[in-house]
Order: sequence, then structure tokens, then C-alpha cells
Amino acid sequence: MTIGEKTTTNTYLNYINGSWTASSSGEVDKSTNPANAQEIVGYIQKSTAADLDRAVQAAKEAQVQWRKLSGAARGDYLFKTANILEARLNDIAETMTREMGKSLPEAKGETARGVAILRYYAGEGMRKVGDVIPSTDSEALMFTNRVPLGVVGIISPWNFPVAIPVWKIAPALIYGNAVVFKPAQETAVTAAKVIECFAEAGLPAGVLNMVTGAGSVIGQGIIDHKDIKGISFTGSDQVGKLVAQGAVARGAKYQLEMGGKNPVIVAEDADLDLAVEATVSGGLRSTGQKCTATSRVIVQSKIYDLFKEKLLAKVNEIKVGDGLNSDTWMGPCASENQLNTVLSYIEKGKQEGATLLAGGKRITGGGLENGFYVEPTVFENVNRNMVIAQEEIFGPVLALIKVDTIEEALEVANDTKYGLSASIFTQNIGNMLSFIREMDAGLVRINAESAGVELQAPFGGMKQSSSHSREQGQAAIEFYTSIKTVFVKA
Ligand SMILES: NC(=O)C1=CN([C@@H]2O[C@H](COP(=O)(O)OP(=O)(O)OC[C@H]3O[C@@H](n4cnc5c(N)ncnc54)[C@H](O)[C@@H]3O)[C@@H](O)[C@H]2O)C=CC1
Ligand SMILES: O=C(O)CCC(=O)C(=O)O
Repeated sequence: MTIGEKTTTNTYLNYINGSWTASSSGEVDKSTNPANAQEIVGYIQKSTAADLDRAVQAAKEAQVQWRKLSGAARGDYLFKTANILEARLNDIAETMTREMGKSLPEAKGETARGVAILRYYAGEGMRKVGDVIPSTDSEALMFTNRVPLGVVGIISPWNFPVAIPVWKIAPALIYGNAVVFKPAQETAVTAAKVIECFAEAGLPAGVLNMVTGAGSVIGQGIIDHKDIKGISFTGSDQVGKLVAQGAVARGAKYQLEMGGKNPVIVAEDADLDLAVEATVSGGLRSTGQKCTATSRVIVQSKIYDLFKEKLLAKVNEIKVGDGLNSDTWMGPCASENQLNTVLSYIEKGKQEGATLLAGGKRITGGGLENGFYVEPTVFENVNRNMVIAQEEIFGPVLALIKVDTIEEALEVANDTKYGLSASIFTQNIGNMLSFIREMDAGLVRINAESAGVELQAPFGGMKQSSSHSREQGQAAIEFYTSIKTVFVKA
């Protein structure tokens, strides 16, 4: 296949140097539907180090001309891609739901967000990239300029199969880098459909390449490749650390977005209906598989019982099912592995003495027996040192923790290795200000759920949630470029 051609069969190819190409391994993996494990969504390439090497070589060669284009010219390709993605929104969203299980409205929302991100970064091609700085030499001109890194490697997870790749690829391209993209194998069909949009927009061959395959082969290959000058990663803590170590060892730039153990604090003066709504939405949408998902619910003792009653009423109303059904609110876990991880955390919670208030089991009845479904789950009597209060579960599990004061709530909220997102529900300005000041999280949200990121604002975490860098909005320029300080004297 050549540039612009659609992959029409259900075998999806790598995209290297402007062509859709099979892996040199001759092998494929299958991508299955977590709502019905017997359904194969598509076959994807099980690529080799040699495939990756060809992609990096193509990117290296293409970047030479790509960086010479004006920002506006690069932006035009992103505008075109946005329009194509928008026209295919329904098909891509449906593929996403079939591949990883989130409900169709959420998948459509995410794809629309991909369109908006592309338009935002297309416009970025027309914005300033430097500053004039007064020199102590009155006859000199001193200013900063930004240059691309070169070839950038992008390693993405399965939980936001459109938004995360797009929020990494779009800024990489607009600032003049070429890209080698390795999506999560679980959502590689959705990724291929996104890359088709870039290809059809006529992006020059080699500027954007996609190689699918195992993390241990293609992901590790990106970490180790001498011609990849920057690596942007979102995923687990463990793999993030491998990316950092490998990048440091060979002097490459890296950026990591990893886990969260995000708290919501419900103060005694909170609007409880609003707080319940946000806890359910922030904790259980996408089956809790967001790095920004609410997982610890820290509630002041005075309103604890009332809040709990309202929360359980809402959780018990949740309709679990195939994300393609219009009455489904919560889909399956994205994979059998993910389901088993969630179930093992639920067991751990019970063993450690937390009290199960709702859910806790795999769902196998009602036509859901072939999928990876778990009940929305709520624990109480959780103490802050329990595993379920410390480790990222990445599933629909809420842990209620009772506290007496806001000071205690903040102390508990900060007591994990993570610091991605945090919410408070309160009407009290003093509480709000203490929370903004003292909460160690990259996103602090007042009277709003912990999940949900605006594309024009910086996104990233503190502590072990990230590499302390930020993605999205104008913050992206910090990763995808290097600053050159220019001193000119006639
Ligand atoms: N922060 C976030 O948004 C995400 C967090 N996670 C967390 O990670 C847990 C496990 O999920 P996984 O899919 O296994 O995440 P993962 O970290 O293994 O996968 C993320 C990406 O890294 C790649 N990868 C895997 N091994 C690699 C290696 N050795 N070198 C380079 N790249 C490699 C994968 O192929 C995928 O593209 C989840 O339960 C959740 O706690 C998972 C996905 C997203
Ligand atoms: O909350 C969001 O919308 C983004 C979450 C995210 O980036 C993630 O889960 O990886």
C-alpha cells in the first residue's frame, strides 16, 4: 500500500516512510474485544527491531526537510488531519470501544478531543518561539530561538488510544520533529486508523511512522535507539522507570506520565450531590482506567454517613455492559490482565480488613460472560496504609477514608508516592486556599472531578506521577524543542 491508501482488510500494517508495510517477522498479533473476547477487532503487526530501525532511518531523513518548513506550513498538515479525523469520528470511536471497552459516548468525546488538539497545535505553528533578551553589550542583539530535537519516539498506553497519541504527535510535528510512534498493542487498530488520517492529509513520507509490537521489543528498541533524541511515554510506573534509565544512559531527552492515586476530599460544607456525582464520574467512568481517576474518597466524619448513602445509591444505579449499547454507563476492563489485576486488589482490600460496601466481583451473568466485566466497587474502613489506599488499581474501585478535619484530610491526601490530580468539594474559601497551597498534585481541582484535562493547559504530575515535565498546551514546547540562545554582533 502507498501513502493515502486505507487499510481495508482487518490486518493492519506498520506505517513506515509513507507506506503501509508488513513486519519483517511475518507475524501478527490479534486485537480482541474486551466486551466479548471471542471477537477479533483486527490483526496487527508483531514487529521486529529491523522494522523499527527502518522507521527511525526514514524519520531521520525526512526530518531534514520537515524542520525547514515554516510553522504555518506544518500547521496546514495538522489542520487537514483534524478535518479527516473529524469526518471519521464515528468509525474511529466505535473501533476504540470495540478494542478497549470504554462507552461509545466517551470514545466519541475522546476522538473529538483529538480533533481539537490537532487544531490547537496547528495554530501553534504561528505563535512565537523565543524572546529578545537585553544584552549588556549595547551593540549586540541577543534572543532565544527553539529548534526541534530531531527524531522523537512516542510510546503510548491503551486507555486513551486517540487523545494521548495525538497530544504527543501533534506538538512533536509542529515544532519540526519527525516521529516514530509505538502504540499499545491492545489498541493498535485504533492507532492505525488515526495514522491513516495523517497519511491522507499528505504528510511527507517518513515524517510520521508507526511500528506496532511488543513493548519489550519495539518500546525497548525506542529507548535504546541512538538516533531517537527524545522519548515521550505514558503508561505504568515500572516501564516509565525503564524509559528514564535508558534515556539517561545515552543522553536522550525523556518525558514520563505515569500513575496516580488521586484523592477527592469531601468537606462537611460540600454540596454533597455534586460531590457524589463527581466521585462517581471521576472514579468509575472508563471503568476507572484513567491516570487521573479518583480512587481515594476522603470524607469528613460529620457528613460521612449521608455522603456514603448517596454515593451507594448512585453506584448501585450504574449499568455495566458492552460500551456499544446505548444504555451502558460502564464498559468492561480493557483486558483479561487488567481484570485480574483489579480482582486481586479487591481481594487484597478484603484481606487487609477493609469493608466491602458495593460490588467486588467479576460479572459473568446477563450475557456478559465472554467479557472482562467487574462490578463497580466501594470499600470503607480503609486506612491510609492499606495497599488499596497506596497503589494504583486502574479499575472501578473507590476507597472511603473517614477523617475529622481538613488538615487531616490533606495529610492523608498527600500520603502516597503519587501526585497527579486531586479534588476538593467545599464552599469554604479557607479550605480551598489550603488545598491549593498544600496539595502536592500537578492538577488541583475545586468542586470538579479529578479526571478530565483541558487540552490548552499544562498536564502532568508531581512526585512519582511524572518526570516533572508537563504535556499539552504551550507547555509541550519545553519537551519537543531545545532552546538556542543567539548572540549577534555586527
Ligand atoms: N498513566 C496511565 O495513563 C496509564 C497507566 N497504566 C498503568 O499500568 C498498568 C499496566 O498497564 P500496561 O498496559 O501493562 O502498561 P505498560 O506501561 O506496560 O504499557 C504502556 C506502553 O509501554 C509499552 N511497553 C511495555 N513494556 C515496555 C518496555 N520494556 N519498554 C518500553 N516500552 C514498553 C507498552 O507496549 C505500551 O505501549 C495499569 O494497570 C495501570 O496501573 C497503564 C496505562 C496507562
Ligand atoms: O483525565 C483525562 O482526561 C486524561 C487522563 C490521562 O491522561 C490518562 O489516564 O492517561
